[in-house]
Amino acid sequence: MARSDTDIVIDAANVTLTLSGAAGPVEILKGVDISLGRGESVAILGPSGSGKSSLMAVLSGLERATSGNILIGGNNFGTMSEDELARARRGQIGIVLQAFHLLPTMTALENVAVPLELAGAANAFTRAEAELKAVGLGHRLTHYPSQLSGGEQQRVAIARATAPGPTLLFADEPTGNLDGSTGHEIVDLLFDRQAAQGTTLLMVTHDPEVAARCARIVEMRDGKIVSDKVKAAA
Ligand SMILES: Nc1ncnc2c1ncn2[C@@H]1O[C@H](COP(=O)(O)OP(=O)(O)OP(=O)(O)O)[C@@H](O)[C@H]1O
Repeated sequence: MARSDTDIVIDAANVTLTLSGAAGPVEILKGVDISLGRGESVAILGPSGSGKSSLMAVLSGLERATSGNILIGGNNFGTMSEDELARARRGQIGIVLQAFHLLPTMTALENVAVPLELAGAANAFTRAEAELKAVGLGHRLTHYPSQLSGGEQQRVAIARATAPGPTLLFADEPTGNLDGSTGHEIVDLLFDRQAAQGTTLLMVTHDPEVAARCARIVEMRDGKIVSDKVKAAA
């Protein structure tokens, strides 16, 4: 079935990223085109240094693209200033990274609730508590990050990312700092939250088994997409 425009949540065209390195400018993304549909799960695979994290950073608005268009919910992330990007990201985009990036002086509950409150959400603490329960941490609300295991910290990071009900959930090597079985639980949880919220999930991974659980696999090499395959329905 053809996808209608309203089913597309991110449409990126001819995206480039050039950063200045010690020996001059380094072309990191060399004209990437990608569009993602509502509710899709997409894995990005590729060798180290191929530009996977950089692509995720520009698509999620963490980094400004050097050129190109990135259309998300009526905004062009490709042409916005850093401040505009930060505002546009809020509520619309959830990001989970390899390092959990929790604030050490805040409890699990505060780590989830405070960003919601800053974004102007009503009932931030009630919503944060519900989201922490949904990731299996209802019994750890008042623990600080240093009192939580790595897997528990990543669960808090997932709750923080999903609490605003984002359209897009980005995960960059979300299991990179975890042991095998904890990593599996975290991947299960990402798919669980994606299904519960109808979110589009874009995940960078080195793990072919994790990638195989996504409905679509995108492969990068040397700053470009070299393969983009949707799995046949089972
Ligand atoms: N701030 C920067 N300045 C210059 N070069 C950079 C910068 N950040 C990344 N790069 C380079 O851009 C290229 C792509 O990096 P990126 O982290 O996106 O790759 P990756 O595919 O995610 O790699 P990995 O799997 O190792 O995480 C690499 O060659 C990297 O050295």
